[in-house]
Amino acid sequence: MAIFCARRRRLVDLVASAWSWGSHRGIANGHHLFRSSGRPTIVHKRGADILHDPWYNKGTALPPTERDRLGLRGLLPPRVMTPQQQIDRFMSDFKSLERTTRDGPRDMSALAKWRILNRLHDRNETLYYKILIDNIKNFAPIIYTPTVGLVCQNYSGLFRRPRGMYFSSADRGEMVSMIYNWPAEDVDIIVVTDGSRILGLGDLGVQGIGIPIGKLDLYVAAAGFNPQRVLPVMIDVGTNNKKLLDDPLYLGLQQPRLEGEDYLAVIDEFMEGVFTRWPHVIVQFEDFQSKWAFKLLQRYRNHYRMFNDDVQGTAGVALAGLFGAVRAQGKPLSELANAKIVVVGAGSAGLGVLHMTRKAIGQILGDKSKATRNLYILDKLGLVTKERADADVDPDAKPFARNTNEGLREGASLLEVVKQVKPDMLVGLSGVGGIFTPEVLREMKNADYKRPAIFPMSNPTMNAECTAEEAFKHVGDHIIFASGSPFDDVKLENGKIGHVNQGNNMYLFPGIGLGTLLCGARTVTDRMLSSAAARLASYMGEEDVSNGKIYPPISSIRDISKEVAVAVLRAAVEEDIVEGYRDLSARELQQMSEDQIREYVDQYMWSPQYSPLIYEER
Ligand SMILES: NC(=O)c1ccc[n+]([C@@H]2O[C@H](COP(=O)([O-])OP(=O)(O)OC[C@H]3O[C@@H](n4cnc5c(N)ncnc54)[C@H](O)[C@@H]3O)[C@@H](O)[C@H]2O)c1
Ligand SMILES: O=C(O)C[C@H](O)C(=O)O
Ligand SMILES: [Mg+2]
Repeated sequence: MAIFCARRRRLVDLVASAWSWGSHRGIANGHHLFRSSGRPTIVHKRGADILHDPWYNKGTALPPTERDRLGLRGLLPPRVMTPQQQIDRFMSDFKSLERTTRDGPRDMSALAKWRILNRLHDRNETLYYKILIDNIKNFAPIIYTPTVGLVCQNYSGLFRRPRGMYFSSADRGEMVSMIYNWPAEDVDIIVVTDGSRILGLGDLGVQGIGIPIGKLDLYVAAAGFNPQRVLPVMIDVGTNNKKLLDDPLYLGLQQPRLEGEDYLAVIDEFMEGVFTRWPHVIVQFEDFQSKWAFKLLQRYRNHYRMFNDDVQGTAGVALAGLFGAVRAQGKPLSELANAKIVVVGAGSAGLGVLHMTRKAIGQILGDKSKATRNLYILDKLGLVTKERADADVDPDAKPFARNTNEGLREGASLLEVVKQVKPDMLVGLSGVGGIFTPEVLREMKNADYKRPAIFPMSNPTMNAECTAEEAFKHVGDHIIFASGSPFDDVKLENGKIGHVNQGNNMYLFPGIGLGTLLCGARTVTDRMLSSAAARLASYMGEEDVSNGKIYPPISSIRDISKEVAVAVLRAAVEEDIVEGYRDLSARELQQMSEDQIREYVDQYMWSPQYSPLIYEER
C-alpha cells in the first residue's frame, strides 16, 4: 500500500509538474513560451523514452547539458535550435505546402504521401512494414528513390521525430559512450552516410539522413531484417552546400566539411565505437562522395564487416544487367567480353561498375590484360584517355583510359564517343539529367547489337540521363532499358509495350546484408559480392529476358533478396570465413545443403505480425 501511495504521489506530482509546464508556458506568447519557469520538471525517464513522450520532448531545443544528463547525445541532430527557430521551422514547413515546388503538384503529393507513411512509421512499426511489404511497388518510390531525394532536400522542414543516431566532429572522444545511448541492445545492420553525395543531388549535409532510413526500410521489407535491430546513422562533418550554410533553419553543423586526417579521425572513431558495442554488426556505407567512398572502403574492408553500396552493390546490379542484355540478344554470357560498353560518370558508381565488369571479362577471357579493350569511361571532362593529366583523373579510372591513337581525342564528348565507338551498351552514372540527348540516343541505333542496352541509372528521376519514353522513341522498340529510378512501361507505336526495368542496387544490398549476417562472415569479400551478382543475373527465365525483362519486378524483391542471401552465405562458407550465427556454428553451416540454407534464411526473415504483449517488471 505504501509503495502504491508513493508511486501514486510521484505520478500525481509528475502530472502536476508537467501540467504546470504546459499551463505556465503554453498560454504565454511565442517568445515566452519556453522561458524557464525556474522550477525543474522531474522526469523518470531517460534517452529515447523522453523523445517519444510529448509531455517532455523538446526535440532539437534540448540543450547540450540535458542531452548529456539524460543520455540523449547522438539521438538528435547535433545543432541545438532555439524555441523560436523551432516555431519558424514548423511554420515554414507548413507554408511550404502552399508554395509551388520546382516539379509542381506531383512533388507535393509525393511528399504528402511520404508524410503519411512517416507518421505511421512513428506510430506503429509492425503495421507500417506490413503495409510497405504488401504495397512495395507503390510505396518504394515514396520511401526510396525518387521521393526520398525530395525528402532529403526538404528534411530540415520535414523533421519531426528523430530516427537513428547523429555523430559530429564535436563528438570526438565521446562516440564510444554515445553509442550506448541507442536504446536497442543489439543492432544487426547500420547504414551510415556523411551526406556528401545524396543520390545525384550533391551535398545535402545532415539532411542526407533520409537515405539511411530509406535503405533500412528496404532491409526490413525486402530482406526481413528485424526493425528493432537496424540503425540509420548520419555523421555530420559539416557541409559545403552554401544554401544550407546560410539557412538559419538548417539542422546540421554550419561549418565547411572536415577534410584529411580530421575527417578520417571522426569516421575511425565511429567505426571503433560501433564495433566495440556490437562486434557482429554490418556497416553499409552509403552516398559518400567518391573521394572518400573508395578510400574508406580500402581502409576498412579487411578489418570490419562492411561494404559500400554505391561502389559494390551498384557494380553487382549493373553487371547482372549487362549479362541480362547479352542474354536478351540470344548470345551466351561469354559474349560480354565482346560487347562495347560506354560508362558515363567516373565516380564511385561508374568506376565500381567498370572494375567489376573488367574482372568478369578477365575471367571469361582468361586474360586480365585484354579485359578493358571494349570499355570506355567519360567524366565531366569527357572521354578519359591516357593523355589526361594526373591531377584531373581518378587513379581508379586509369585502367580504362583509352589511347588517343584509336581516333578519339582526350575529352571527346559523349556524342563523339558514341558516333565513333558504336557501343552496344550505354550506362549512365553521372548524376546529370538528360545527358543522353536525342542525338546521342539516335546514334545508338548503329550498335552491332540488334537490341542495344540503354541504362540511365542516375537517381532520382530528374537526374536520369534520359527518360524511358525518350530511349524507346529515339533508339527503337527493341532496346533493353533499365533506369535507377522507376519509370512506367512505355506504350509503343506498334501497340506493344516497351518494358522498363529498374536497375537499382536495391536488388542486392538487402540480400548481401542478410547473407552476411546469417553466417557471421568476418568481412564482405569480392567473391560474396560476385556470387550475389551472379544470382541476380540468373534470376530471370529465358522467356522474360527475351521480352526485355532483365531484372525481377519489385514485387518479388523479398524472394530475390532471399536468393541473394543464400548465394552470399554459400560463397562465404566456401571461402571459410564464417563464424556462425547465434546457435548455429560455422561447422553446421558448412554441412548444410543449398536447400537447407534456403530454408534457414527463409525461417529467419522477419515478417510483420502482432505478437502477444506480456508485462514484466524490470
Ligand atoms: N541505380 C543505382 O543503383 C545507383 C547506384 C549508385 C549511384 N547511382 C547514381 O549514380 C550517380 C553518380 O553517383 P556517384 O557516386 O558515382 O557520383 P559521383 O559524384 O562520385 O560521380 C559522378 C561522375 O559523373 C561525372 N560527370 C559529371 N558531369 C558529367 C558530364 N556532363 N558528363 C559525363 N560525366 C559527368 C563526374 O565527373 C563524376 O565522375 C548518382 O546520380 C547516383 O544516384 C545509381
Ligand atoms: O539510392 C538509390 O536509389 C540507389 C543508389 O544508392 C544511389 O545512390 O542512387
Ligand atoms: Mg546510394
